[in-house]
Amino acid sequence: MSLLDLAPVVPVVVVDDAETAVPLARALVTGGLPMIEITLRTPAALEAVRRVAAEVPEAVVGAGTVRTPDDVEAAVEAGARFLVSPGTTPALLAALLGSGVLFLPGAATATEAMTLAERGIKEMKFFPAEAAGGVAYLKSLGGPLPDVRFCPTGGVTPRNAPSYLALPNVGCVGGSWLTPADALASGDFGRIEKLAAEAATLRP
Ligand SMILES: O=C(O)C(=O)C[C@H](O)[C@H](O)COP(=O)(O)O
Repeated sequence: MSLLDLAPVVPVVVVDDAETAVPLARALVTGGLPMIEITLRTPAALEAVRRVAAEVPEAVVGAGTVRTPDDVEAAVEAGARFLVSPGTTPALLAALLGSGVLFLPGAATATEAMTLAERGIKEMKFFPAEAAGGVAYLKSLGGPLPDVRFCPTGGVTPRNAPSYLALPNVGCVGGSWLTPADALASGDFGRIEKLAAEAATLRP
């Protein structure tokens, strides 16, 4: 299975209250986006992963902001089916390779992408997508590295997502716009479902 081909958009979520995780994941799935990346940025994150893994089998739940081997171990133990990192260190890469689950390691330069490709990894997260150079930059990487595919994340919006998705070296994009903090705080899962439904049609 390729993580890049599961859905056009990977919702990147910051969960402050683990109670919201299950209805949130259901809203995303109902809207048409099966993947959910729960960032390990809050104390509630691992419990959120655990609940979605246990209660929403139709979702493909993963952990984001994975930075250390300890993060890898904790996320897999909680039930994460994939792991996403903002960048890649040798220690983190070793842990990801040993994790037994799918992963998208972060890369932002030709050297970083080539270093991962040397290890047989041809699918990665491009972060921070807009700040690092956006669509033009990724298009340029596609010349010398046509066999490497990316999930650009960071500054991706419904407006610029179609330009990324039109590139041959982009499989999907990631973004936090599907789960606005105020919608989560107020329990407005209908709004999240609608945002997911709009995003699900983004692939040209
Ligand atoms: O948490 C991580 O692992 C990251 O690498 C950062 C996230 O991918 C971005 O924060 C999402 O970017 P926005 O859609 O611009 O909010």
